Amino acid sequence: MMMTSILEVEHVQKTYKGSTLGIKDVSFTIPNGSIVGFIGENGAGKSTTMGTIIGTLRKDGGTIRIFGEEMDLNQVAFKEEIGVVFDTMQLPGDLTVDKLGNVFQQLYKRWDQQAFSDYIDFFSLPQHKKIKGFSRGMSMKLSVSVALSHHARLLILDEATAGLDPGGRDDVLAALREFVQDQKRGILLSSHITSDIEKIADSLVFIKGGEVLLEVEKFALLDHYGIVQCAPDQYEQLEKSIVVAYRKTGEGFDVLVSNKRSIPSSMKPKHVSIDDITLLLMRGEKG
Ligand SMILES: Nc1ncnc2c1ncn2[C@@H]1O[C@H](COP(=O)(O)OP(=O)(O)OP(=O)(O)O)[C@@H](O)[C@H]1O
Repeated sequence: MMMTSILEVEHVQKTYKGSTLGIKDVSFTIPNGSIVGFIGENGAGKSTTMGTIIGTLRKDGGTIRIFGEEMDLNQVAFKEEIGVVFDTMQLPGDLTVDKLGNVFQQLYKRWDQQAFSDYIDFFSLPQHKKIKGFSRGMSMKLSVSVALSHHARLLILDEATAGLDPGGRDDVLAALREFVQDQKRGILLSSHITSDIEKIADSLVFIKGGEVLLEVEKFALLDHYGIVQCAPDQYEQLEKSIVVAYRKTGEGFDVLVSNKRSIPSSMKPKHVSIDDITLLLMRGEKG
């Protein structure tokens, strides 16, 4: 059977002990060879979702299929095939990069020392400096190098470009793009830097209050979606099936529509960026 998805998340829920929060209903897919941008405000549920995928958190409900199979955390093979970068990642501080390779060689059956050395060169990281002396951006690049060097098929990156300078962000994005080139791998990337997501993602998943609001291919979002500013009577003329979200303004409504070509000609859609859409989805009401 031809496998078309690297990851399928279906109706996943997680409640933290003693709290009603966490995630309520999260579903989305990472198709082969694609990068999915995960967008949501602080506390929306991105890290919780990622924790249930990599198995650091136990989900309370729903299904997660990785490479077509239901995830079984007891299978070490799954762990080998998932590369992870979290912004609070701890690497052994007393080691230098050249020693770190030996450690990961023991940890990962498919550790690729050559690939790791190439990434260290590519990111211009020092070989002989103790890791605890690395800046935040350098540590991030090192974590990305590790995640890319054990032949994982799925990468989970939580804020992996945070703290990097623009050149460093571009280098990380280039390395990620190359990683999915063979169409057999996939990446889930959360970031508050929407310009990074706009540059690199093939599709986007928007999450708010622990629920997925919208899962959409980037080209469709930029080509077909639009934001229209309309007076209350114009709002009534809109076909409700294309209203994704709306927000009341002083004079009427800002409305995110899924097909800007099917709005009445008296209304002109604004040219939209992912930032505009994110703001309307996060701060507005669901259509
Ligand atoms: N360890 C925890 N115990 C209790 N509640 C938690 C815990 N971790 C997260 N939460 C709650 O779960 C919800 C989702 O949080 P999560 O960390 O997944 O959000 P996020 O989208 O990753 O946010 P950010 O952008 O700030 O990283 C929030 O309401 C948060 O308060």
